[in-house]
Amino acid sequence: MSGPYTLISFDLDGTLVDTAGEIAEAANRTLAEFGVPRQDEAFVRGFIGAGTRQMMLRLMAHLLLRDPALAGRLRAERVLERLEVHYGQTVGTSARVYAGAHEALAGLRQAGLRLACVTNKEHRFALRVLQATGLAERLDVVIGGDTLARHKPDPLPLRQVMAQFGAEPHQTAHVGDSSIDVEAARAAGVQAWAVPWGYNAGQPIEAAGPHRIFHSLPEVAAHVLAPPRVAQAA
Ligand SMILES: O=C(O)COP(=O)(O)O
Ligand SMILES: [Mg+2]
Repeated sequence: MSGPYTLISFDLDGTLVDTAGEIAEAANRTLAEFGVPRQDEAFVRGFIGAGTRQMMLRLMAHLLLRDPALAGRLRAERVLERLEVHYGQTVGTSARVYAGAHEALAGLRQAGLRLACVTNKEHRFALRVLQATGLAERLDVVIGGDTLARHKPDPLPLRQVMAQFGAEPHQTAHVGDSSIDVEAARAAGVQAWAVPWGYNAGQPIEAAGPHRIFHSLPEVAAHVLAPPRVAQAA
């Protein structure tokens, strides 16, 4: 049985904050320097999930498949260097907090729960998004994709946060938008909760097999804070 919960971990991109616009903008400013035309945000969005560098490498791989002639221009190392510069300029500038995120986190914190952000975004960029949106102060810890030796879907980041706050797996849930989150949560033995409004490489999140799907973040808080149901005597 799971609960009562003491620790809730949240994914960042596609779960707490819509960051696809500013990630796509950084990718497009980078591509422009290499003479590659702008790509739609919806196309770039499908590559978000394993960190910003991975997003760019996956995007490049698709562009090269489409047009192998680009191989002479798109050198991975140089592209990633330029992405670092451009994302440094766009990160946190147009990120939008999903409806109800502030209220949900505030309610959970007020009830005494520990709150973590476990993201695959590089730590320095994750902090910029969280600070720009005012979410940083609502969280007890932020683990980025480059904070530890391994990142989601490996269970290490979730295990690290659980150890930090003395939470057992049955007292912990991780809320995310992608199969990477579901896999990490299941590998850590915690509740794998999902939201359907994120990225997940364009696939419906149901297919990832989460324990539960929530249709708003306040719904997550309400579920966590609901009084335990007393079993009816027969
Ligand atoms: O930045 C990414 O690619 C993924 O970040 P997330 O783990 O917060 O979804
Ligand atoms: Mg995500």
